[in-house]
Amino acid sequence: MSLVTLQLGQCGNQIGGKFFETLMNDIQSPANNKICSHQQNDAYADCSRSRFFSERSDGSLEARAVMVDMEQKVIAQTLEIARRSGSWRYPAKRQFCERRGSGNNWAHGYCSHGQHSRAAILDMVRREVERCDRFTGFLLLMSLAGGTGSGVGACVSEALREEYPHCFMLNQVVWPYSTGEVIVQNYNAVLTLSHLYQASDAVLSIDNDCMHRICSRLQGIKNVSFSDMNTVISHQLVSILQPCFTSRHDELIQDHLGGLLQHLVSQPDYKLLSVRDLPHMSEKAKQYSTYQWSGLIKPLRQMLIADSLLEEGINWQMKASSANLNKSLSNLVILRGQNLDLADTGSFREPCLYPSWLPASQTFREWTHPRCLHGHEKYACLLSNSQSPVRILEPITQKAWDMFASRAYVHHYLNHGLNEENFLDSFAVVEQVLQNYKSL
Ligand SMILES: Nc1nc2c(ncn2[C@@H]2O[C@H](COP(=O)(O)OP(=O)(O)OP(=O)(O)O)[C@@H](O)[C@H]2O)c(=O)[nH]1
Repeated sequence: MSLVTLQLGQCGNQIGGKFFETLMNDIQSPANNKICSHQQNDAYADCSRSRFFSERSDGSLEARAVMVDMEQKVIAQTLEIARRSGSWRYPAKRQFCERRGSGNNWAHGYCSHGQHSRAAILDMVRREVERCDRFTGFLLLMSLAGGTGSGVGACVSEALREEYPHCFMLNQVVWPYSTGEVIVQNYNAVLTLSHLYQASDAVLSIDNDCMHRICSRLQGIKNVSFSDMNTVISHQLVSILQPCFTSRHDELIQDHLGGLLQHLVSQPDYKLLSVRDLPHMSEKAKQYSTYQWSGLIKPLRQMLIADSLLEEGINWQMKASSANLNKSLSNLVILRGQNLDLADTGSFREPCLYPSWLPASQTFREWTHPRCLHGHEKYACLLSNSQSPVRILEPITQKAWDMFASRAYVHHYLNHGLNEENFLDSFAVVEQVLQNYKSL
């Protein structure tokens, strides 16, 4: 079953380019261990190819993607990087550009650019959907802080929900640095999230601060660039979305996105997902490293309960019985690599990790594949619907309220057609989300 990806704004396009490059590298890499049979390997590659790429009559592969930005530069660069790879490219006529960006103004993106460009973008999406034999849903990549990814992204998400009411929709959003690059980033984040919460099935949050720390501290990169961070983000996305089995020797899950969302978002009031993965290390260190599954699963669980997105500096004192643990609604562990029979994920099933009102059968799933990923002999990824995003969302909402109380920069938004009522509605939605998660 196929997914159509929408790359929105600078961040969405840059992450999208890296995501498809990582997918293609994975598809083309050899199975790399004796446990994954030729048959399993071929089935994996075929499934991934048809999920993310369409094959042209000359055998070349095109990403099932629509690219949207209000400036041409980043789209042109992303197209060129793909073309130079020689192994895949973006389809022609699936690029929507204007002449001016949204100036980090959500209202400019949502009310002006979004409304003007909506029909043309939907038309490109429809053409891409029609090329899928079995279409299952959308993956949208965007940041929360700018004006295009966030504003146009929110508008397009709503339009997609209207046009495709029954398809699955996952929005991957990038939180801005907490130090703040964009003065109005907190407004933009609150406005976007409130809209996505109604349109999307789930919002997968990626924290730029955390990505930066993974690159600098765990991978030893000195001057961390967006490209380095996007490599980490695409590794996570690929590990979440590449084919796997529900149990160790089953058939590949066909409706992967549907299965993932149905498990993780069983309660419509709780849609915020976060991801943790292990191991992280420099390319050089990979070849000298070997792991036991317990050496990945134990820290991953501790990262979950102690609410850390990094292995470094985890609070090992936090117990599952602690009152202030990071509560989950649901968790999905995806294990990739050899000796899966030795992997024991039972500790994720402990009832105290979840609210007592939730049936135990809804809380935890394990998916696996014996194929190595990203050059690791064993690799574990945890996708959670937990209280984790509250840690980022709460201060952002507070800062946005403080600015709104003095009406700082609000006129920039009103000039593009937003009104104060719209702000208040968004605050109300986000406050409710925070309240729901905090009371788990
Ligand atoms: N991880 C990551 N973050 C990025 C990247 N590019 C921009 N960002 C973040 O995205 C936010 C800014 O959003 P952009 O995507 O650049 O803006 P835009 O959506 O194109 O909107 P306008 O510039 O207003 O047209 C900031 O928080 C940046 O830190 C990227 O390639 N990777």
